[in-house]
Parts: sequence; structure tokens; C-alpha cells
Amino acid sequence: MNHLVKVSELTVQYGAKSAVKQVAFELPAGRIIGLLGSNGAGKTSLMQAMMGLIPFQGKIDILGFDPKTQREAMLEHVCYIPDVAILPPWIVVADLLELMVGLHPKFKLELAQQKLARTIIPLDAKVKQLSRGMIVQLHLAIISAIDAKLMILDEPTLGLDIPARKAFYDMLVNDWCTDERTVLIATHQVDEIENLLSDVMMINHGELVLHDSISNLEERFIGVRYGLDAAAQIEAAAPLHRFRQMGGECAIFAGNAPANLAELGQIFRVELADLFVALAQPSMEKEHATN
Ligand SMILES: Nc1ncnc2c1ncn2[C@@H]1O[C@H](COP(=O)(O)OP(=O)(O)OP(=O)(O)O)[C@@H](O)[C@H]1O
Repeated sequence: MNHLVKVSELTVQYGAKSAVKQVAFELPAGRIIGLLGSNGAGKTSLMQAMMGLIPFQGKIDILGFDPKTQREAMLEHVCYIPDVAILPPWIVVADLLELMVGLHPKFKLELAQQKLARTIIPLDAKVKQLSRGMIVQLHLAIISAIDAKLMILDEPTLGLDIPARKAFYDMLVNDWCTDERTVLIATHQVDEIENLLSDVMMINHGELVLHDSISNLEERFIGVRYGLDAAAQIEAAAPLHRFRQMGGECAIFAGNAPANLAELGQIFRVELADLFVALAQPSMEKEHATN
């Protein structure tokens, strides 16, 4: 398989604090991967290490490049966006596009101009004169005109309203993603991106507690909504997680569900948000969850 990213034994340390602990993963081409984790879990540190922006221990290979020693060459094929809502407010749109030509070697000016022509954004406007939605459109035009292989987005839709967030993800999937390109998106908006992801990575206290494709997750984790009469049997079967939803008791099993689960209650597909809560618990059964 053609892997764009190979990471092994990655540790990021801030003084005595380990923000990322012995993390290993590989990312093939043609994927949209959600990087999920609570506040302070280590998502930004992981992405910054991949971009060679902070010191790390371990090995990172991005498209054959070492981010520590070959950062400039690597950045020709990688696009890293920490927050799409931030553009210099004083800059004129046309100048921003020109500036991008110098900033990213794979930036296609004509393509960005074509994309912008489909919006109502005037080329002579300053960023500060644009509405938030227009700023997102401008950002989208810029991003989708970068001919990179790997896109790394850290909380890309922070501060945007729902239509703007939806527009952002629609563009990403329809205009940028191909079989050769991969996107890694760190976000807290789990339910919002669940449907567009091909894979999920979950990080908890710096450890990678889950990395799998969405289709595998559907086989690995199973949910059941049950009544009080089945509670003792469910508890005895040691579910990964139990929670209440719409007045009912629910449990998530990770490969260890009792054979008669369907008789104990109503089986359902586990949503990422619930899986996230289950795996972010300190008492999680990691041996069931990690690959
Ligand atoms: N520059 C720094 N110096 C010291 N500690 C840091 C620094 N940056 C991050 N940390 C710590 O490292 C841990 C991971 O932080 P990181 O920003 O990577 O998490 P995150 O998952 O991106 O969080 P959030 O979702 O809140 O943005 C946290 O405990 C944080 O306090």
C-alpha cells in the first residue's frame, strides 16, 4: 500500500510533560482521517511534530521526507492549515493570491482566481471588509488551488457558523480530495464530520487509543439499548462503556458482546461521539480498542 505518512515511536515532550507518547501510525493515500481527542489530548502537538514545527523523539516520514531535516522540500507537497478563520485583515484579496504564489510552490494562481470568480468576493476588497462566510470562501479558494498530496487541518472550522462549516467540508471533499491525496483533520465537531471520514484516529492523554477505518469500526463496536430486566446480564458481559440516552440504558461492546445480544435489547450502530466518550474514559479497556 502507498503510505504518505509513516510515524513510529513518536513522543513530544514539553519539559516534564509528555504531550504525545510513543505514537505509531501509517496513513495511506486517498483517505480522509479524523483526528479526535479531548482538549489537551495532544492533537496539535502531533500535527506540529509532523510539520517539523516542534522538537520530537521518534521517526516521522512524510512522503519520504524527514520533517526535521527536509522541511522545505516536504512543504512542497504538504499543506498545513492551523485555523482557516485567520487571514491578515489588512491584505487585499488580489495581493493575497499573489503572495500565495511565493508562499507555496504548488499554489495554482489561475485555479484560485477561477474559484474566486464563482463567488461574490471582489478582488480589490481587504480581508477585513469581508463577512466571515466570505473569508471562508476565500480560504477555500486558496486551499483548493494548492496541488499538495497531504493536507493537515487543525480545527479548520473553529468560529464558523454551521453553513460556513458545511461549505468548507463540501469543498474539501468535492474539490480537493482524490485517490492520491489524504487529509488529516483535527476537530471536536465529531458528529459534523463523521459522514465524510474514511478513517478515525483517537488520541487520549497523548496516546493513540484508536486508529481504524469507519467500516471496520462498525464491525468492531456494537451498541445495545436495553431495559432494566437485561441490566445484570449486560453488566456481567463487561461492556466498554454504558450511558443513558433518551431515557434508556445503552452499552457499547468492543468485540466481546454476548452471543445473545439481540435478545437483550435493541442493537444499534455506535456513533463516533459515543465511541469517543467511551475511549476517552480513564478506565477504558485499551486492549479491546487499539489495533
Ligand atoms: N508550548 C507548550 N508548552 C508546554 N505545554 C504545552 C505546550 N503546548 C501544549 N502543551 C501541553 O501539551 C498537551 C497537549 O496539548 P495540545 O495542544 O497538543 O492538545 P490538543 O489536543 O490540540 O488540545 P485542544 O483540543 O485543546 O486544542 C496539553 O497538556 C498542553 O497543556
